[in-house]
Amino acid sequence: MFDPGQLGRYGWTDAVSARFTPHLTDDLIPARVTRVDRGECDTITSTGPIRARIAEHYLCTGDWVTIGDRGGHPTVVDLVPRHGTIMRSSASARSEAQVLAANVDTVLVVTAIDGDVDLGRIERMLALAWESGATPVVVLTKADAVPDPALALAEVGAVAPGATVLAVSARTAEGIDILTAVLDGTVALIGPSGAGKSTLANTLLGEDLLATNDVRAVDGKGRHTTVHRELIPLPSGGALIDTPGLRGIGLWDAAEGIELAFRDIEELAQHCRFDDCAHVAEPGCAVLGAVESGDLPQRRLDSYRKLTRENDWVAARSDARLQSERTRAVKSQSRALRQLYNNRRSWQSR
Ligand SMILES: Nc1nc2c(ncn2[C@@H]2O[C@H](COP(=O)(O)OP(=O)(O)OP(=O)(O)O)[C@@H](O)[C@H]2O)c(=O)[nH]1
Ligand SMILES: [Zn+2]
Repeated sequence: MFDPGQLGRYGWTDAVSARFTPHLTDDLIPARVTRVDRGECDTITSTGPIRARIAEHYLCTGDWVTIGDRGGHPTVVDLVPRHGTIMRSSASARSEAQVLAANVDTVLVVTAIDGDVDLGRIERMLALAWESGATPVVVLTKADAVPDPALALAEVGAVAPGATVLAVSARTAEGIDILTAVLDGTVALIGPSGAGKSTLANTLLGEDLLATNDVRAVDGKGRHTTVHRELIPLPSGGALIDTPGLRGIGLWDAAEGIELAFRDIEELAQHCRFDDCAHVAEPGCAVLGAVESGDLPQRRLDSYRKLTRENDWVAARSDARLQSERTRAVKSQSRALRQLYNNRRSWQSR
């Protein structure tokens, strides 16, 4: 039996162990990438950190890899297939370099509760989060700054079907225990500037680690160098990923993420008279019917259309390689959702 040792604090689970099995031989050790530089990466192994050469893979923080001795140098040998990948939107850049974080289990969609809560932005971030294959949790921060968070919680809950929505305060610690309880595995935060992401991360980490997210390490020449860590253990278990560019990501090809984020509209669409209904002016359109009856806010339909249009534009320009990076997890989630609709449809037509 492999003893995960220090890896236990960096997201090692039975499921990860199972994914490693086909890649492990006696001369290879399992590791998790904590930071990638050109040609080399920092990893954590069961016995501690190892700096390894990257021979042929395009790696990112969060990747699970095996390391072997190649010509006297620790070298990444295998990349374990990813689950939960957050990617950068870009039409033209090399797609291999677009994965921002790998093997993410929970995406915290962070928004400040004081001031205007931008529902459209939350919907967009939720589509991205669902697309990653991870489980989104919407976190409304600065709960101490409003008299009653219940109103905003209800409003945001209505645009986040299938996701947990919580109000928290880093200042009073309100809601932090509940958030900690729902966190699972490897956690990433996304949200606009000023939303309170760093403050929340430090609260979850239990110390001001992010501001001083640098550790002293001895390099090969015996000198101390500063290492910026991007994967940090959480005291409650699991680990936090904080890589550059992750926090303010834009929309990439997220067709399935949009489906999951707008499952209420997708479900209504099952009842449209025409299978290819565009929900614009078609007779018997259940989506427009729901807007008319007040069940579906016009704003949400507009937001859905806008994201779908934008996504079609991005998708048309992203290449096949990026498509293949899209995780199986999200595909099976949206397949399950479609299956559910189909079942309902057949029950209803009975
Ligand atoms: N009242 C209150 N203020 C908070 C809370 N959390 C964060 N803030 C304040 O909100 C501001 C922004 O917080 P940050 O944590 O820096 O926000 P961020 O999302 O990391 O911002 P960027 O680094 O620009 O992406 C700071 O002035 C914090 O002090 C909270 O729970 N209550
Ligand atoms: Zn329709």
